[in-house]
Amino acid sequence: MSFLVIDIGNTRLKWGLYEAPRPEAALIAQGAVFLEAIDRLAEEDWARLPAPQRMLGSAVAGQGVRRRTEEQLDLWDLTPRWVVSQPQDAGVSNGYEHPARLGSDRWLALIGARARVLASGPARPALVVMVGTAVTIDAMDAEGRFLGGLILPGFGLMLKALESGTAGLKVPTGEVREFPTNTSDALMSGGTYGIAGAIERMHRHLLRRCGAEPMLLMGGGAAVKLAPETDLPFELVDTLIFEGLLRLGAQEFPDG
Ligand SMILES: Nc1ncnc2c1ncn2[C@@H]1O[C@H](COP(=O)(O)OP(=O)(O)O)[C@@H](O)[C@H]1O
Ligand SMILES: CC(C)(COP(=O)(O)O)[C@@H](O)C(=O)NCCC(=O)O
Ligand SMILES: [K+]
Repeated sequence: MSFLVIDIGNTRLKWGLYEAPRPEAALIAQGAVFLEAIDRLAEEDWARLPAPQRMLGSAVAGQGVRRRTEEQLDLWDLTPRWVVSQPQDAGVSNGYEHPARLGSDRWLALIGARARVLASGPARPALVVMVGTAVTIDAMDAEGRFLGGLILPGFGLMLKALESGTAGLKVPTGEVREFPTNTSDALMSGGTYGIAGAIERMHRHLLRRCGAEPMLLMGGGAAVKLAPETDLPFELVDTLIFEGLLRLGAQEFPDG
């Protein structure tokens, strides 16, 4: 019973086709498209895929984008299901004041991270960093309680804000430098160290709260840009949200 997972962020739709809704299921195919290209999925990327029987997704990009995705899903005979963040599920409890308002992508990444923590040895806290359109830095204790997290603009949004709000910052992309000596490098370094600094700060908060070294997991389209500038030990995980979807899928579709 093959299982389609979809993660719609504010920049790209990522999808994966797994052989079953099971955490250990093999990946058959995967892809990513910018939101502008969603309307061609059925005739292009998905046209030659074996038909999935089940689907579970996360969509934080708004109703319109979700509807356009559902139109493409009409290609197959399946009922689209979209995750809403819960007060607790799959070994994670949600400390948000209004649990349903936590982005479903963040919730799924936490569920995926929790499984990785437990698979890696004794339970420990986790810091889950997703570097997409926005950057989220979410803290979870050793018992799987989501304590809270930060939201920052991602690289693209930071540069766009500076460009549109000033007269003198319309320049080509630069490099990360410890002591930038031109505008391009100053912008790129400012953004990178801004995010890296927020990660270090949250790591400190979590260490202080839990008294144990957190596992640091990083994912999202722009995580590779950040990786070289992160001094803390981390794991790059591209599939954290998919891993969360596989866990919830296994609960939702117990017989395949
Ligand atoms: N193929 C790509 N081309 C350009 N930028 C990319 C690409 N992939 C990722 N990015 C960068 O990653 C960010 C979006 O990452 P992504 O994980 O797709 O975000 P979201 O989950 O918000 O849709 C963009 O702001 C961009 O900086
Ligand atoms: C924070 C986000 C915008 C991140 O989106 P992304 O960068 O993946 O496109 C998304 O998770 C969201 O819309 N969250 C709802 C608000 C919240 O989590 O508090
Ligand atoms: K994100």
